[in-house]
Amino acid sequence: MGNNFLLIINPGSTTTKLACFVNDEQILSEEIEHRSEVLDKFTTIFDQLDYRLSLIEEKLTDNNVDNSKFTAIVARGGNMKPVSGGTYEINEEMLSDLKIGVMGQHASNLGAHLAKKLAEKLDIPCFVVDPVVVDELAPVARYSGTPLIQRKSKDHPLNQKAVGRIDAHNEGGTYEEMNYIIAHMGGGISVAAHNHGEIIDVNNALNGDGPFSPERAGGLPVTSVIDLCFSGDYSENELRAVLVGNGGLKAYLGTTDGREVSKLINEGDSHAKEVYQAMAYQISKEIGAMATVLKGQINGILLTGGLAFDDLLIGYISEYCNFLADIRIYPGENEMVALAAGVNRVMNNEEKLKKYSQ
Ligand SMILES: Nc1ncnc2c1ncn2[C@@H]1O[C@H](COP(=O)(O)OP(=O)(O)O)[C@@H](O)[C@H]1O
Ligand SMILES: CCCC(=O)OP(=O)(O)O
Repeated sequence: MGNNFLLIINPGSTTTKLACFVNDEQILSEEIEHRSEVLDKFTTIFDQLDYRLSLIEEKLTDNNVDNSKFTAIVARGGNMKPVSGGTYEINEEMLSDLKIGVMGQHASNLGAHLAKKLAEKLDIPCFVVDPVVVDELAPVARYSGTPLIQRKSKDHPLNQKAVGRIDAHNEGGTYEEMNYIIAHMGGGISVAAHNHGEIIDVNNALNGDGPFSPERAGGLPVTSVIDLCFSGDYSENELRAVLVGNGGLKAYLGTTDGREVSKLINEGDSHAKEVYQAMAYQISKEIGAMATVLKGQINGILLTGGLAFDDLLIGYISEYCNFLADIRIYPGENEMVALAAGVNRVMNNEEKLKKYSQ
């Protein structure tokens, strides 16, 4: 069997990450950071497509990558219709659903489009793995309180499950044997209850649910939101940006960068400290909620994502949560490895490729 030479593309709200793999060996890893002032210039997420594409092509050129060697391109999957976990070939229906944003707008919607544009030039196949809309919610978790609104799963399943697998391995078991609370803390924050390998509840990280994050407001008092909607002071787009893009740390402190906030705190900024503590407090409350979802049967609380690099934030959360279960830290994310692994399983005939169509 020949080698799989894979280009992996992962657009997030604050970064575009790319990597090259030969089979399961990573040979290149690059992270392009997007400052919010730059992304703010684009009216829609989709308007960022050519900008992010040119940055990816530039990085490949800078690293002397011979693109003609790639055998497949793999991207983080976005807000298409809810699906079961697995690897999906990118097709026209998926591209169209992602462009419309049938389940919402998010940088991950660009992944399949970026992959397709590059794959077409090279005449190679392209895929997504475990997109953000993988849905394993328990029936009771779908209730919102009104039949008009159903709770939906939208989070970081790729990294959450990868971290669950790594921790289970470290603990001498399998992911499917464990119950975990996993908090992915990046530009968006999701806190999930993993019950024997299934995400049975999670805050919808993109649609006004759960803790506030570097760029999102999280759950808000809903009647106050209705008041804002009908105040006449804001357009629909302005209000959407209050929730996602310009909420959370960005709204309170003018930055989405956890490192900048930590620096402000270390320089003695008491307002920055209170805001950061408030974010930790909301993350901790969500962890507490997921502890009840798992009825207290918890093999570990796993903290991951870019913000998990920050000892200050980890310290605040640990103070609230360490009475619940052991807390273990997996800083950054394992999404690139998980994306490569998903496609390798399919290419090596260990798993069936899934077709996106509904
Ligand atoms: N060492 C660090 N200390 C504090 N925050 C960090 C650190 N490294 C990254 N971050 C923060 O993590 C967030 C990005 O996390 P990441 O998981 O890469 O998110 P995304 O995929 O949403 O872009 C940003 O707020 C970034 O500033
Ligand atoms: C759609 C939810 C996933 C998410 O919030 O990802 P980022 O943290 O990368 O923005």
